Amino acid sequence: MTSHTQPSLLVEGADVLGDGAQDVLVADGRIVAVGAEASAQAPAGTQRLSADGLVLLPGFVDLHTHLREPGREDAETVETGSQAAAAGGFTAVLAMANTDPVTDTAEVAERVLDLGRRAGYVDVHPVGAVTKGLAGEELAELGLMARSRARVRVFSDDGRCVHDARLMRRALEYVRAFDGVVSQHSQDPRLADGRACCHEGELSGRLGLPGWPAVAEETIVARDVMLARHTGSRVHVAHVSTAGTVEVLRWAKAQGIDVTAEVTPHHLMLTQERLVGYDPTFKVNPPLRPTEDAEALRAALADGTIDAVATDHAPHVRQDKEHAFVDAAFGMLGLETALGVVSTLMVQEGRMSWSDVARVMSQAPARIARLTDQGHRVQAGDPATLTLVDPDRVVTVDATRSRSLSRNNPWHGLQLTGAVHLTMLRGRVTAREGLVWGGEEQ
Ligand SMILES: NC(=O)N[C@@H](CC(=O)O)C(=O)O
Ligand SMILES: [Zn+2]
Ligand SMILES: [Zn+2]
Repeated sequence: MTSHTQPSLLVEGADVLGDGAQDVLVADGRIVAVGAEASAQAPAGTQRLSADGLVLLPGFVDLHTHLREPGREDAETVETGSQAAAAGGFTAVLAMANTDPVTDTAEVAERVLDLGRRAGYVDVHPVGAVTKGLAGEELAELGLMARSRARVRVFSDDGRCVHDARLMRRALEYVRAFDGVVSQHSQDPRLADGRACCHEGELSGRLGLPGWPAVAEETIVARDVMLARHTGSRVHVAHVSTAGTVEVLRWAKAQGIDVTAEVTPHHLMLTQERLVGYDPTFKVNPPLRPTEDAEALRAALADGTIDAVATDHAPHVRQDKEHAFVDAAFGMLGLETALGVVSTLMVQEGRMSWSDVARVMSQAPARIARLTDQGHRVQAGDPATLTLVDPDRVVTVDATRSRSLSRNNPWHGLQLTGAVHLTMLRGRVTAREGLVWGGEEQ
């Protein structure tokens, strides 16, 4: 088999990046033409896909996915997580390093890369740990991971904060040599109760649960932007959750500091009131915050202070979630619902356009992770790595139909407007209305 067996495909009348209906011709895994030339250049035998009323975007890139393999294949595997990603319109995911073993060597990084290729639904880019074993004591083999086949550019101890300022400084200095970035789980462990499990405030007092104060996040972000300025390196703030963090980011960006940030769909849409029933499905780190924080996050995403949406898809098996609230595992699913949440909350409500969605779900995360091979513009010459969205389709989320192996889905029963219609990775359809297809490329 050669790679030339794929027939050409003409996507007809899609609203490209929300800028108006165009035809798009795809052949040999690439976009060949966009606009009037597309149908003119279509060879005999070209397949046609009517995309009337659909929006065509560059494939989504998730900067923050937990795939759980190696180590917790009962919660998720690279294959099942990749399927969920493709169904959600993603064509690339950054797989977090808090696996067992931890991705702190070139060998583990290459193993995750290869598992992703074998599954063939999305490009799986391993994130490298900042410190060995996520222990926060000694830097991991950052250079070896960067130079490995996995070409690691994003480093994170996610799940834990690199709280030692000296180590964080060294990590930032180190990754600059290969244009890497440190993605920080910003949370000063010294400013929170060891059993913290929700936002510290009036509600946590009423619920009798130990909480994290917003300032535990904000002081680390403030410190890290100053370290980024000092070292001239790039720092990325994972899952921003407070209005105060937004203020710090706005200031740092105005100073020209090389900082980027992501927000999760759940911190945009859900608030701490969900905890009133003590349902561990809503237990997540960082915690769901008050409404004023969620509103500040929405405004910051719309005005560019926050660069990207990232899911922090964090699957957990039932046995790890079904505990008293304080004992349950942190994290929630997010890959399959991210587009629906962003569409419902940001596009339907007039806060963002579809080209803004392309920016926050594809172009910005690709730039932050230095994934330069995908184009992300929907232009002739780019790889045909694309997502077709039906902006009007109303979906009621059904957790039982997820591709994920886990069921810790906070979106179950929610009605979302806007759904992924089709996902394409280098010309190959990987998902179509809930059905997914993998397969290694030839
Ligand atoms: N988000 C979570 O609540 N949990 C994540 C870790 C993390 O992102 O901090 C996990 O790995 O389960
Ligand atoms: Zn985290
Ligand atoms: Zn995470």
